[in-house]
Amino acid sequence: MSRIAYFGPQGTFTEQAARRLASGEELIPAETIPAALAAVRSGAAGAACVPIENSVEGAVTATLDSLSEAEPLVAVAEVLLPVHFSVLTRPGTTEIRTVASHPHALAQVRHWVEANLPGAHPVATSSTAAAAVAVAEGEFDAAVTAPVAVEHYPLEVRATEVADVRDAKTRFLLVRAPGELPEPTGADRTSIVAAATNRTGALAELLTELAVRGINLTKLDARPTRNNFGEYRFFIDFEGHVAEPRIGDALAALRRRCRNVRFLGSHPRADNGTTEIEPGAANEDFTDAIDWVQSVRKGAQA
Ligand SMILES: O=C(O)C(=O)C[C@]1(C(=O)O)C=C[C@@H](O)C=C1
Repeated sequence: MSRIAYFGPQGTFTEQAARRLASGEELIPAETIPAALAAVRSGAAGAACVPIENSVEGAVTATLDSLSEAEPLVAVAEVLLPVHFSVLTRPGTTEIRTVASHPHALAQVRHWVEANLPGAHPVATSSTAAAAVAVAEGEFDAAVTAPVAVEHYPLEVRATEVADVRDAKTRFLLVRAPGELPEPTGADRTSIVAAATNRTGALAELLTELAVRGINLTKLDARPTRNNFGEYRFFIDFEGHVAEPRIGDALAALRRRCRNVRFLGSHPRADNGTTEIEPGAANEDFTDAIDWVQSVRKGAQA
């Protein structure tokens, strides 16, 4: 049986996402996002489940950085989970001086903590469940966790449904080594990362290749390359699947403009988004145009 490594330990939001994405595979926790992805690169796991973006805090930068380094991996599926938190303490705790959690979680409950635990000091841990472990071991007083965490650790619930922003969501990816791609569904997302050179208009040129083909962006993030100050990698998500002629045409153009482009996957979207195609940008328009050029070359028509 194949295994899915997930950003753990047990009781993280990512474990819940991995359960949704698994179909009978064994789930194995990894302590960090790079470790979950390394398990796929080394063959210790067939896939990894990692968070990629949160509707309040934005990109999960550890995932972006790990996907752009080392051996290429591709996303084959995604899931969107609603995010609200529970606050857990050791039974009998009377005074809360420290509140621990993943930085993304702390950022999503900042106002709640200020209003309900005045004076409590926020402390970052590697994940929400790692905060629960640390509280159980007496290191901190309270943990901000996924609701399921209380089932795994000897803690008691002090508050539920905690969130500064209602209806917050996090998107998670299931990532594998490059291989067979999921079939296109008509509502897909394609992701790439490109290290554009540091010159006028380089990013604009990449984005223009998508815009002129009527391809809608769903996300754009920049991360430093870490080599030279001021040099960035651009993570670009857009609607469509690499199997579609219009997306293939756009990817070929991106590759022409930028040798340093990495394909990060094409897979069905979890947000039920429909893809609006502008006139002249449908797949048939692309195949029809190629057929026309072929026939012009053969002298069949002008
Ligand atoms: O720590 C966890 O439970 C995670 O799965 C990570 C993570 C994140 O990276 O944003 C996932 C969802 C929440 O937004 C808070 C933390």
